[in-house]
Amino acid sequence: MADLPPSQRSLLRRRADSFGHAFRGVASALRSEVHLRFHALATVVVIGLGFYFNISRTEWALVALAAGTVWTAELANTAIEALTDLVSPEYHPLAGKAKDVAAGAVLLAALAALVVGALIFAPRLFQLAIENQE
Ligand SMILES: Nc1ncnc2c1ncn2[C@@H]1O[C@H](COP(=O)(O)OP(=O)(O)OP(=O)(O)O)[C@@H](O)[C@H]1O
Repeated sequence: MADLPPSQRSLLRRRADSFGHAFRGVASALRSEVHLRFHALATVVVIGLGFYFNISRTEWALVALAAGTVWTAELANTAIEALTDLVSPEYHPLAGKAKDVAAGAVLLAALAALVVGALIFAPRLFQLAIENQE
């Protein structure tokens, strides 16, 4: 990095800082939000199931999209909750609306992920249960 021109060096530095802030945001949300820790656990379980059932590349892509969408919605919800509490610690209908809509985004993402998970894993788990019974 030392032989880079100053303008490019500061650009790289800013990019590295941005990644640092983003990771700090995820870590801080993980510490404060129980829901997010549940998503982390669910993500680990789903990845384990994916390897166990040797799912296809397309199925991995769907699982990654579904899990990523839930994480994104949950992190955005956490950010909106924090900002709402800062701007409107007192009761206000708009503050309530902001929080309800953000929570709605999480709900829809989680439902979509549930559908993806059920379509990919339910038939395999069902088959496994039948085989274990025989
Ligand atoms: N300042 C406020 N003004 C009006 N309504 C609010 C306000 N704060 C919270 N609410 C209402 O209470 C609900 C719950 O808010 P809260 O901040 O407790 O979030 P939460 O759903 O418990 O989220 P989490 O469990 O993820 O922290 C909101 O969805 C909203 O309907």
